[in-house]
This record gives sequence, structure tokens and C-alpha cells, in this order.
Amino acid sequence: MNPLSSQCGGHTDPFTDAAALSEGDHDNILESTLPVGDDASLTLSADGVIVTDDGFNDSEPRLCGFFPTTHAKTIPFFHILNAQLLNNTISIHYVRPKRPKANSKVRLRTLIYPISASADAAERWIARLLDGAYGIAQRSKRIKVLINPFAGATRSQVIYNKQIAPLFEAAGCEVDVEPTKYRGHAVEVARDIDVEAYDVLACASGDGLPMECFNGLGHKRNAMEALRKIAVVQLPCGTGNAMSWNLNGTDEPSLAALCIIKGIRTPIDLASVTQGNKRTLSFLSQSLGIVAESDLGTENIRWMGDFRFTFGFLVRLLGKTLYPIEYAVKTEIESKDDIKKHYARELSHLKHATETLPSSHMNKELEAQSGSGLPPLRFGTINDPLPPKDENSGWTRLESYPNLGNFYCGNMCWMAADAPFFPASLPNDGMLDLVTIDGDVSRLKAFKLMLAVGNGTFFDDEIVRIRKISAVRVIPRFGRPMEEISSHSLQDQATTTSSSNDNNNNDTTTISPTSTAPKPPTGLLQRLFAKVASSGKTGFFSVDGEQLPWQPFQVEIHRGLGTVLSRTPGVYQYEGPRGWRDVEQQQNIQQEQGEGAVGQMGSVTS
Ligand SMILES: Nc1ncnc2c1ncn2[C@@H]1O[C@H](COP(=O)(O)OP(=O)(O)OP(=O)(O)O)[C@@H](O)[C@H]1O
Repeated sequence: MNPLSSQCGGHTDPFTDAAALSEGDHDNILESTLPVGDDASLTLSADGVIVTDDGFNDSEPRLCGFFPTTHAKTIPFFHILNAQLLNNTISIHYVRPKRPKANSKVRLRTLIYPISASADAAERWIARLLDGAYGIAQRSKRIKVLINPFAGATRSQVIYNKQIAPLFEAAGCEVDVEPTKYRGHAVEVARDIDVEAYDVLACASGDGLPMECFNGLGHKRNAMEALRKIAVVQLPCGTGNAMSWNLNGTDEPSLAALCIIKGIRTPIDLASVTQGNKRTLSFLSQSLGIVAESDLGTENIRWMGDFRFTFGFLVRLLGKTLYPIEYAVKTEIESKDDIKKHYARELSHLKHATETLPSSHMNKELEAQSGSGLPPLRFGTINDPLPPKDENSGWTRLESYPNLGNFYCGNMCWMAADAPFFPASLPNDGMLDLVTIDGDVSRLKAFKLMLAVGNGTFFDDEIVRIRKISAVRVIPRFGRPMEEISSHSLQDQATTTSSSNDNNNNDTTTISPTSTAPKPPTGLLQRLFAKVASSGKTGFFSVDGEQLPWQPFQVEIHRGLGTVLSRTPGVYQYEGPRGWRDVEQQQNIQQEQGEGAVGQMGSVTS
């Protein structure tokens, strides 16, 4: 569920807008029913098409034991893909959910009827049907599909052919499919894509390919224009599929395909991560510490399946592992209450701007700079001196954080299914949500925290520090670069970058993560613990779930630099941080009181 759905009823959902059937529009009402077949009709309603036909047996999913006897069925506008009139026959392509649940697979269906009305009347009816079905979403999108044959359970090609391609075809999308042949291939495809020839780059993959696509577009000479014109989307075929969860609330490939067919172009913030002389674009997250280690540092126990993450997490949690760093932050919103207020304010703006959503959320500054490469970095790279710590710069000084347990910076809400780590994250507020957690909290507290992510209490937990930030610099004080370990170097030496470091900030002395706990059990379990914990010799820096070099880094956010397709523009598919509606109500009351006071003053002065 997204936070706007219960708040503003149908107003934010372009597919339930029945503006075309407004009361009093007599002609519209008359023309909303199309007589078809011998004794059937198709009627446009506020929510979709009502099919009245004794012979229509394509029943909607039924709720436990309830068998409707009526022969009138509604196909929601959101499920309508296309409609055509050919030789006095109307055909309507639509999808039907396999099961009556929000995250169900959908299947292609077609209704075919001879028309009893005039062809002109039928064409007008189809035009109104498609207006309802697409709202402000672009129809017949031109899509370049990239398929990673090795994503997830290596079934992406089969999933695409069976579940996705038929829907794209039925919806009249122009599609060009290319499997990726090697790591980094998607970067090249996106870099070379003709931005006038396509609207969408769709990745049948995990989150790795979308990241590559953003970076490929970022390599173009007209990077900003390319990132604005080409929407990067995910057809979820990986293990994580965070992008699809956030923008469409699903990891079902067929349902995600429907959401992309109906998707509304939406700007999304992208972050620049600089390391040495390299600049990488990130759409999802940057992390180090327990989460990054539990993901990237458990490759050697892949045989455990998805449980490897939990196991890696528990090993580090039981070991109370610390990941010392130095860091400087440019904080925008410091307290949790203020973050909830910000969330409430942003949603209130959205509520009042739904008709003009896609353009109103474009970053005007970026639009003005189109035609050039990537936007300049406001805070320089990791190689530049930090802006001075003063009230104007908003930066903290470089501080030591010796007992860090988890550093997690998010640009989206869900990091995986059931893992809404950043409930207050918004697609286009120009801020990243930074979570930091100490590594020396009690094991019980840490364990409870792990469960708190799924049950929605994580945000308010006292041991979780959350800030909205626009930039951060991190210098790890643990772990060795991978090359150093593989060359058996025993020396602790500075992590060198290809460029000089003006302020000597990144002359890291590399040390191992420290453990404050007694040794784990002996025997087989001990060997397993040792195997998983041994990956701690190096450090793991995860960007969008992909491993980047173990080096100091600086992150900076760019408001609305990228473009995606979204089911509900302006929000992620999550209900938001707990209690934000109470904050909103308080704000409304205060606003009303303020207006009342102004009104009274007005009457005194007039
Ligand atoms: N043909 C290929 N051979 C080898 N690697 C590839 C190929 N195509 C893509 N890759 C690489 O696979 C990596 C992971 O991609 P992707 O995220 O799609 O899959 P995944 O493993 O399912 O991801 P996740 O676990 O994040 O869901 C990317 O770095 C990408 O460059």
C-alpha cells in the first residue's frame, strides 16, 4: 500500500479517475454503454468496464466460497491493456489476476464481440476506454529490454518470454530485446542508446542491471537529457528486486510488467559516489558494516540460499563486531519527529499537485542544465578538502566513529521484500536517509532490531539514528583492500587512490573489524563461524547491492536526476514512518489556527 492511497481516495490514482463520466454530462452518459453481441453490453463506469453478458464466463477471482451469480463483471481500468475495432468487431486486451491478492500473477485475456452500434460510436467508446485505462501514463511505450540470463534463479529469459512479452505485445508496446553477455554490458548498451528511439530501458534482472543502466546513461555526453528522457525500470527476475518493490509494490514479473505498461514517468534522486577519480551513480543504497558484510561477505556460504544473509548477520551480531570509520555528514534533517513532519509536508504537496505530477516534480535547476554531462558535484569528490564546518556549510567535521555497527544510506524505502529499512524515504525530496547503529549494543537489543525492520518499529527504535542528509564522506578504519589480501601483503598500509589526497583524509590505516565478544562454539559450528567471519579481513562497501572497491568514499545526492516509471508518482509503495499522519493532523490544526488568527487580525485591521 502506498501512503497516498487511503489519504486522498481516487484522486491520486489516474486509473480510477472517472472525469469523463462526470455527472450532468448527458452525452457522455448516453455513450458510455456500447451494445455488443446478441444480448450483451460494455459500460464505462467510474472504475472500469462493466461487461454484461450471460455468456461471459471469465469470472473474477472469488473470495472464499462466495460465488457471484450476476453476469455483470467489472474489469478495472488498471487491468485494461488495449482495445481495437476491426471489421465491426471490438477486441479488448486485459489482464486477470490469478488469485485475489495484491501481489498475484496476472494473465492475459481478450474479449471479442461484434458491435451493434455504429463504427464511429464504437471508436469514441474505445477512445474513452483508453483514456480511463491510461490516464496521464504514456501509451505504447518504446522499450529496450535487457535480460540478465544469470539473474536470480537464471530463469529470466523464460520468465520474460512467458509472463512479460505477451503483455507488452498486447499493450502495443514497441519492444527490442537483448540479453546481457557479460558483467558491465548494460552500461555499454545504455551509454550507446539512441535517446530519441526509446522511452524505457527495462531490466529483466535484479538491482544490478538498473544500476548499470543509470551509469551508462550517465556516461553520455548529454547525460542529463538522457537520464530525463529514458526511464530505467526493473522487470523483477533477481533475488532482491528492490526497485520493483519500491515503485510497483511487487516482485511478480507479470504484475510488474503491467505496472510498467501503465507506469507514469517520475523523476528520482540519484546519488554520486566518488572513490579516487571514479564517480558511480547509485539509485538505491550505500552501506558498510553488518548489513553489507552479511550480504557481500557471505558469498562463500551461498549453498545456504537466502539464509546465508541471516546467518552472516547472526555471526556478526553474536560477535558484536565493530566497524570503525571516520565520517563527516551534511545533515538536512536531524530528528525523527522533524523527518515525519517533512514526510507529511511532502505528501501534502503531492496531494494537491496530482494533475501536474510528472512535471511539477522535475528539478528545474537540472532541466535548465540539460545538454551537458552529469551535473557538477556541489561538494567536490573524496579527493577534495571538506567544506569548512560552520553553520552555513551544514557539514560536521570529520569525526571518529569507533563503535559503528551499521552504516546504511538509503534512497528508497524497501531494500528487499519484507525489509523497509527507510520508511521515510521519498523518491524526489533531494535527500538520502542515513541510518547508523552502534555495534556494541546488547545482543538482545540488536536481535530485536533485526525483527523490528519487518514489523515497522525500526524507525522509532531508540538505538537507530536516522538523519536526512544531502552528502556524506566516509573513511573506513577497518578492512584491507581485496588486492592486498590476495597478494598476501602483511603490511598495514595506506589505501592509495589513483589521485592525490589534498587534505590527507584518506590515508587509512587498515585494521580488522574488532570483536568485543568471547569466541563462538567449538567444532563444526566454530569452523562455519570462522569461515563466515574470516571475510572480515577485507571490508565490503555495497552500492545498490553491488560490491565497490574498499576505499574511502563520498556520496552526494542529485535531486530528480534520474527517471523511472511508477505506479504512484512521488511516493514509494509503503505506508511511511509510523505516526506521520498524526504529525500531519497536528500540522493541519496548527495551520487552521494560524489562518484563524490571521483572519481575526484581518477583521480587526480592516
Ligand atoms: N551474461 C552475464 N554474465 C555474467 N554477469 C552478468 C551477465 N549479465 C549481467 N551480469 C552481471 O550480473 C550482476 C548481477 O546482476 P543482477 O542484479 O541483474 O542479478 P542478481 O544476481 O539476481 O541480482 P540481485 O541479487 O541484486 O537481485 C551485474 O553486475 C551484471 O553486470
